[in-house]
Amino acid sequence: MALQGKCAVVTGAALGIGRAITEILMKNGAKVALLDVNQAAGKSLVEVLDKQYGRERTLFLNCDVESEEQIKAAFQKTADTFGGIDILCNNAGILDEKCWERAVSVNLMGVIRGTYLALEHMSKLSGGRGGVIVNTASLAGLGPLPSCPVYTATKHGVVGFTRAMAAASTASGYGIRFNTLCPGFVQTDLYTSIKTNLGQFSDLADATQQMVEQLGVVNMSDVAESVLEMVTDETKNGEACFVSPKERKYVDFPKFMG
Ligand SMILES: NC(=O)C1=CN([C@@H]2O[C@H](COP(=O)(O)OP(=O)(O)OC[C@H]3O[C@@H](n4cnc5c(N)ncnc54)[C@H](O)[C@@H]3O)[C@@H](O)[C@H]2O)C=CC1
Ligand SMILES: CCCCCC(=O)/C=C/C=C\C=C\C=C\[C@@H](O)[C@@H](O)CCCC(=O)O
Repeated sequence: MALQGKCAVVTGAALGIGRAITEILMKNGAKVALLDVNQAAGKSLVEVLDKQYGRERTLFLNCDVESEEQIKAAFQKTADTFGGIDILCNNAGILDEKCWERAVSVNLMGVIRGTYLALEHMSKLSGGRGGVIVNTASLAGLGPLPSCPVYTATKHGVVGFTRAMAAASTASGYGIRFNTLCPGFVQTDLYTSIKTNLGQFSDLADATQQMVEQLGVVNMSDVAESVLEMVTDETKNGEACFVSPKERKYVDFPKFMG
């Protein structure tokens, strides 16, 4: 299997897209450390996965990506348990236009924090064996969602940060590929709670619903398959994969130099 012997870390792994990422990585042979703040959901998922794949393939760690200390400890525990880290999926994210500082802290700062701590384990410049990091942004990382400007900002930040890290890795020789996942609407708890989290932009809830009707809802399996491709295809570095109900395509970003 493509990921036999590989060790992965997935944040926000207990539910939704993170669960789908975890499952497809395990289906393809990887061991997975599931990091999440939802202990009940995380432990319940691990029970299911242990029955399917055996007890030595998973590790659930209660970890808040807003905490440097907790991520650092979780990565170390993963490396100690599985013998290293080859794959990181910075997936944890929230929608909250009311407590927008928390959205920035989780969605953008959490991705940066996880990436930088993973470098200590994965980069060939620090004795690591290289690997791949896939950061979960959104279609809102490629174009604005008027009903959630801060969420949009965090996702644009994730796209830009990830592309810059891909270029830095190539230039400096980290031996790590960096790619971004940009799905449209996906049926998850976050999606279900959109209307309650728009704050001062709640008047735009109907307009957002119209976007859902225009764009449609993406199949979770298509989201997971796009992550698997960005993890396994060694040619993919600095890519942003747009996933809609109709298609999966890599964004052709404008070039401004040369
Ligand atoms: N559902 C959608 O329509 C789309 C979601 N996304 C992104 O996908 C990612 C996953 O979202 P969903 O699966 O939809 O959400 P979800 O709410 O279903 O699952 C998110 C998971 O992350 C965990 N989490 C939240 N804050 C955390 C923190 N501080 N530390 C650790 N874990 C934390 C939650 O406990 C939960 O298990 C997010 O980054 C989201 O922005 C992107 C595009 C579309
Ligand atoms: C409303 C919060 C949703 C939170 C979950 C999530 O991330 C969902 C994102 C789904 C769709 C995002 C669409 C963004 C569209 C913009 O790019 C818009 O400007 C597109 C304009 C149409 C075009 O073809 O350019």
